[in-house]
Amino acid sequence: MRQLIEPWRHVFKLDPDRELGDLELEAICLSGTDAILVGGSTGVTYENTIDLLNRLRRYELPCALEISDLEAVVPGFDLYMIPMVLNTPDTAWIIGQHRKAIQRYGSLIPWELLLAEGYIVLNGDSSVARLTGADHSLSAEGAAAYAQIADKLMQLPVVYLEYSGMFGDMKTVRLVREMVENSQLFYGGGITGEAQAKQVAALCDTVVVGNIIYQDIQQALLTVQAVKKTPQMLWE
Ligand SMILES: CC(C)=CCC/C(C)=C/CC/C(C)=C/CC/C(C)=C/CC/C(C)=C/CC/C(C)=C/CC/C(C)=C/COP(=O)(O)OP(=O)(O)O
Ligand SMILES: O=P(O)(O)OC[C@@H](O)CO
Ligand SMILES: [Mg+2]
Repeated sequence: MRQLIEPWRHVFKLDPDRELGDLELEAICLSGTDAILVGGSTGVTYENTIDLLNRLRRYELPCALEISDLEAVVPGFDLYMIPMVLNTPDTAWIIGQHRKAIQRYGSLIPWELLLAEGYIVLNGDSSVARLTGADHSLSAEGAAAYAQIADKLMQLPVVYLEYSGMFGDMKTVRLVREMVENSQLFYGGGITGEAQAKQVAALCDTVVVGNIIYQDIQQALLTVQAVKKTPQMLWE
């Protein structure tokens, strides 16, 4: 499954708990983005997730489900991304929910379709920070240390810098970039247009765009080419 995500430079994250019209969904799916990630931290249910998947299947894009709730695990996605929040003191969000899921689904789990994400949650005002009690007031060095735990000790396929709702601190992103060697570095949070998309694209492997889809779809669409046309800086 690492091969599936490797070429992803730009991804739109769609929240099943938010409304998107058919025309807007079509524009998103035909925008040239590399994949759709379905997820949200609150209000995600089996019903709204399966409904969104059915609508997405009219298009040929890869669709991944980022699991945030045990009750909303829907079959039929190309890939299941499993967040593990590294900077929370609450083990429920690192491995606890995961243990419950494995006990519940047992032999039904298509392990070859699962990818773990080492999440580092950095916006204290986001629902995900409130939900998980994440220690968001990290220095750049603190965030980079968590990134090294994910990349070097745990050898997770994905390190996810999560600033949901706020544009991140590029000094922190740059330091994390310098430390991550093997994991694919995802960034999500507060991208509202081309300029921000380009800054992140220069530093990270995969740029995730979420909320702006629901606020200003034209700006959201512009982020696709902004990312695609920006080469990544090379790191020694
Ligand atoms: C037959 C079949 C397909 C069976 C399925 C098998 C399967 C895939 C089983 C699951 C196995 C497994 C290990 C599951 C994990 C279960 C689980 C609930 C884990 C917890 C994940 C977690 C840490 C959740 C916390 C929240 C979080 C990190 C969510 C990620 C998404 C996110 C950050 C969204 C951002 O939220 P957003 O909506 O942008 O926030 P705002 O509201 O502020 O905008
Ligand atoms: O919604 P935004 O702020 O774009 O963040 C994207 C995504 O990373 C949230 O998990
Ligand atoms: Mg959101």
